[in-house]
Amino acid sequence: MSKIPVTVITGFLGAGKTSLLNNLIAKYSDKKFAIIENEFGEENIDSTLVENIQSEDIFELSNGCICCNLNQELFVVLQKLVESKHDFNHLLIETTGIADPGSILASFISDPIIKSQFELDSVICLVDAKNVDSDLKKENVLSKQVAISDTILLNKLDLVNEEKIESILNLIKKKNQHAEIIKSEFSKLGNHQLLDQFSYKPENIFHHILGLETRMKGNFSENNHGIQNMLFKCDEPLDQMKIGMWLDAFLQFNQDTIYRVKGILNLAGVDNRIILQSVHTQIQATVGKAWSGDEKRESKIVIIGKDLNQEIIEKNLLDLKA
Ligand SMILES: Nc1nc2c(ncn2[C@@H]2O[C@H](COP(=O)(O)OP(=O)(O)OP(=O)(O)O)[C@@H](O)[C@H]2O)c(=O)[nH]1
Repeated sequence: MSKIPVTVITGFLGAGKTSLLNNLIAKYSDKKFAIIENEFGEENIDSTLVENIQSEDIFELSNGCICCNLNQELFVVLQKLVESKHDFNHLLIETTGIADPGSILASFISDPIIKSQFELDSVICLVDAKNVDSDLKKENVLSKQVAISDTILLNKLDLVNEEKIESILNLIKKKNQHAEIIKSEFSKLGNHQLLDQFSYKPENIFHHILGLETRMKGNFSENNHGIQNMLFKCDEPLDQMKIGMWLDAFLQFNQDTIYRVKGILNLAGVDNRIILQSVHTQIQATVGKAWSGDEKRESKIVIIGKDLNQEIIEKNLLDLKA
């Protein structure tokens, strides 16, 4: 039996991983994908944002970071995929934005059972051109994501000028001389082929994985990289104007500590879900699926960052009711 190719998608919070996942599904429409989504937070919002694929082909690993405490769960999902004879011919894994992909790759390289069924195709790292320089200063894990990948998508080029692109390219090359760098907007691939290239070269990351194993013997698994997440749920409609004004001010005042906001909103007087996303201070709201008649209309907002004062944030969010 031929092995199933595996593409691992990494990159810091909000860099464009789910957007790439959607673009890959659309571009390679003849493939049968299985998808493993690992989201940081108890509520998996990303799986709602993946389009054009049956929900039974998406496997969620929630409430933890795949590189810290979910490796066992990853193993169980991989076994389930094989034993249930799930109909797929390519596996896509989207890691959390704070995951060090090293330990995931280590499973594919060193575990004899996984190795006999799956073959690493490539490790793709999304880089957010707008925020990468400041994120790199704060988060070591971003350096590791860049260093370990064989393909780097330098994304969000619509938000930066040529000069900044050049300086980021130099920054990336200092961290990884081997990777192919592809420039993109909204994680679009153009004519680039990203699947079945088998561009992943274990020798380039061997050194890195050894370092990671040493660290994992400490309490690496307990700290989620110092980044916290909180979930807010509300079954009363929220007010569009209030939420817009609050979010703007909240992100401006906390731009160094709030990395990511994702939400599915039930707004007063609106028949569709509103998908809310922010990466640092950039906010995007799009219209999602309509709420059906008998469905519980519930807003869910996930906030990811450092030093979250959950009590105060929760209180502020409750004030946004219509
Ligand atoms: N302006 C701009 N926005 C982008 C681009 N790519 C993605 N986005 C937006 O950035 C936000 C985050 O994109 P995602 O694809 O969800 O990023 P992600 O890496 O999956 O995020 P996490 O799973 O939270 O780590 C969304 O609002 C996207 O629409 C881009 O090239 N330009």
